[in-house]
Amino acid sequence: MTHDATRLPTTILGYPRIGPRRELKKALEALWAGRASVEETEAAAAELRARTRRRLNALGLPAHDASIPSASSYYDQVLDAAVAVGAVPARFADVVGADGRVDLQGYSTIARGRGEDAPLEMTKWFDSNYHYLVPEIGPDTAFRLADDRAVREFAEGLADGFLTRPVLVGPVTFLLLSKPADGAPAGFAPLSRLADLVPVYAELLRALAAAGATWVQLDEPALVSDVLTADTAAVAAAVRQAYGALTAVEGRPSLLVAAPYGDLGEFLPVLAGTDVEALALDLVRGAVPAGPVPGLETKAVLGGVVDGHNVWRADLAAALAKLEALRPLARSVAAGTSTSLLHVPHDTADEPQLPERLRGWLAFADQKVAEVVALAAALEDPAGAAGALQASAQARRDRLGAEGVVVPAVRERLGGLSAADFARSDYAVRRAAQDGVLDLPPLPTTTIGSFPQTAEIRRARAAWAKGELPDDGYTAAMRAEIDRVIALQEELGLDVLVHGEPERNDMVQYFAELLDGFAVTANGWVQSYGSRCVRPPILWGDVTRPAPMTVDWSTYAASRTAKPVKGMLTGPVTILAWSFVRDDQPLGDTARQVALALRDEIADLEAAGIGIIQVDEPALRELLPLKAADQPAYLDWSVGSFRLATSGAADTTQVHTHLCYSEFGEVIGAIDGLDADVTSIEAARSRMEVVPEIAAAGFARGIGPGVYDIHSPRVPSAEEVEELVRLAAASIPERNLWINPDCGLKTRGYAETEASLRNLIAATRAVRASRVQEGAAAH
Ligand code: MET
Ligand SMILES: [Zn+2]
Repeated sequence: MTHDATRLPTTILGYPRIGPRRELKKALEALWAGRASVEETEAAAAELRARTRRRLNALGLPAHDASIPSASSYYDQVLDAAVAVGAVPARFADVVGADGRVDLQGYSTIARGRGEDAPLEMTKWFDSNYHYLVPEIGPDTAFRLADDRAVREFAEGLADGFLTRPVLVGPVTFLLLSKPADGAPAGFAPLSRLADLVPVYAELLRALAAAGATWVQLDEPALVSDVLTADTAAVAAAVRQAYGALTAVEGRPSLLVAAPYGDLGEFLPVLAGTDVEALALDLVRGAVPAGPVPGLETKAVLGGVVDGHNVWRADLAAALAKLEALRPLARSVAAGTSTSLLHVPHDTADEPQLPERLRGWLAFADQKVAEVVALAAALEDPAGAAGALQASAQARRDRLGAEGVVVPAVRERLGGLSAADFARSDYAVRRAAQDGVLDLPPLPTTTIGSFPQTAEIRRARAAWAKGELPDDGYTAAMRAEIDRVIALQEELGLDVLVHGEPERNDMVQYFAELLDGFAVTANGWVQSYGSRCVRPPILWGDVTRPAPMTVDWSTYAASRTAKPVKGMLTGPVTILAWSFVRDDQPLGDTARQVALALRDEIADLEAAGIGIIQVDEPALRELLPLKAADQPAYLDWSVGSFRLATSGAADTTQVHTHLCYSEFGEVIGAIDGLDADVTSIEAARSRMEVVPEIAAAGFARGIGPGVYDIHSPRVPSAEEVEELVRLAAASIPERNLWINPDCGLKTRGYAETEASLRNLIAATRAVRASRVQEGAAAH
């Protein structure tokens, strides 16, 4: 087939990389555990790539026109780009081989760290639950083409009979997502290195062309976020500079610049004004331009009309209408996905246990490829595609009309809410009431909820789920673990205890399994970061709570101690963020339904005598819209749903919340708006960086900045913890300061957890003692 740069092939922006049965995860973890060699791991990954090519071809993407993306990664695409351009931080300089290359072991070391050498920082990729590694760029980073994996994998495809389309993170996004390397001068912006970086991309394009690539996709999602592109003029200049230089490369492949996750806004004319051949627009989050855009009429445009981010079957007629609306504005139009399909599981056929009717409403990655192929056919011949369009409309109608999607009682309850349902008494009143019933020492100590998940409890849970362990055996196993966790906390001397969450495989899935309106998958794994995968539940209908979900575990724990036991719930925003959520109503409405179920749970916990209840919202920041203009509305419904969940609590009930994943700066106002009595946050890794900010913002309720970094097995010494406590105490009045770890302990082992908590208690006692002395001296 001859290459035509004026027309894009039908395509998807990317495909799940971890494998239908998490083959890549297994291969990587075998390498890291020393059970497999680099060669064996690479062979397993190559086999998965070959399977993916065949699968996509079987689903209708042609083998010879660059339809099939070559977009694999051993860990993360941003790390791949960093390694490709030689941006290896100085602390890992030794992983670069004598030949200038970084092998899979070295690559893994940069991703995962080594002893005292911290890995690259990990942070959320746009508004998804995928995490990328943050490159570190300084004035002296020596860019060079250090890794040609993209070329090798393209050649591998070609040898296998497939002409694929290499996918790379684009140079502007790469620098906008990077952070200044240690030692960079104040005010240094990685974007200032663009002129040095672009020649490396140019060299890579030449190498890909030499290998036979016809199209190359450069992903520039940073351009849809006005948080990352605050300095519009500078970023626009960077886009012109980068793509001016790359399009001037002689003999290069045709370039497709993709802008997933939102609307390009003012960057659309900027990109349209460059000489790239094609643009991919996200028409799920973004819109078809209202009128002609100068330059766009010269481009082949991929209309991203199939949602790469959610699992519902597309409305093909509506999608086709968008593509038709785009036609007069572009040189040619092809059908595609809005984002990579990395965010959805592989195949609904892997979920035979789901009710057949529900399965018919869903489109996972493979179904989405088929939708894109159907749309491409419809663009050619609308009449011939009528059947597919009708089937998609029918599936949607079936979903919207199905029992459980609209539950009148839920709608009535929501309709009857008033402002009073979102507000508690003044904090001063609550504080006095709580101080009256809770006899807590100064600087109270607590944990965030989970304790280490031993192999034993995982086995018990799995056996129970398979029906191999009867209910009473399961309850006994969980209770035995609760006994152990309570006894340990008493022995350590913690003040507010937890039951340890042994019954939870996952803090969202646990609730999804117990609430009506949710379904859970068996194989619906989605990459979260590196080899880590999650299985997001599917929220398909109105949410109700058939029975209490946590009361038995919490009351059992409380019966084993005289100290207060904290009830433990996951908040509405986090439940939404970590699920696939229905798309037929505003997220705020769905969040309020979840909130009402939690509100009932809190009432039941209170009635059972639980006086402290924590509602975790670690994902509050994650759903923050990428456009500043959309943020107030989001914060309004997200904060509102938390308040709806918690404001039924009595004044004497102490409501805690917990947030992690840092970057609180943008949401401090919202954290305050949650109006929790006590808020624990992640702070140890940044050495309390955020604490003065929070204090300065006027936050005047209980706060527990984490003093123990639970992300590594390292045991902090009592002195270290004491230093952090004193740092926190410098900005937070003692009466409001709580002492706790950064997050739950479920990923840790018991030995390091015990030792760390012992040091945390010792540090707290030391600070308490010295403050008593200071107080006495002052009088
Ligand atoms: C990611 S936040 C986790 C909070 C939860 N309560 C836990 O301790 O595991
Ligand atoms: Zn956490």
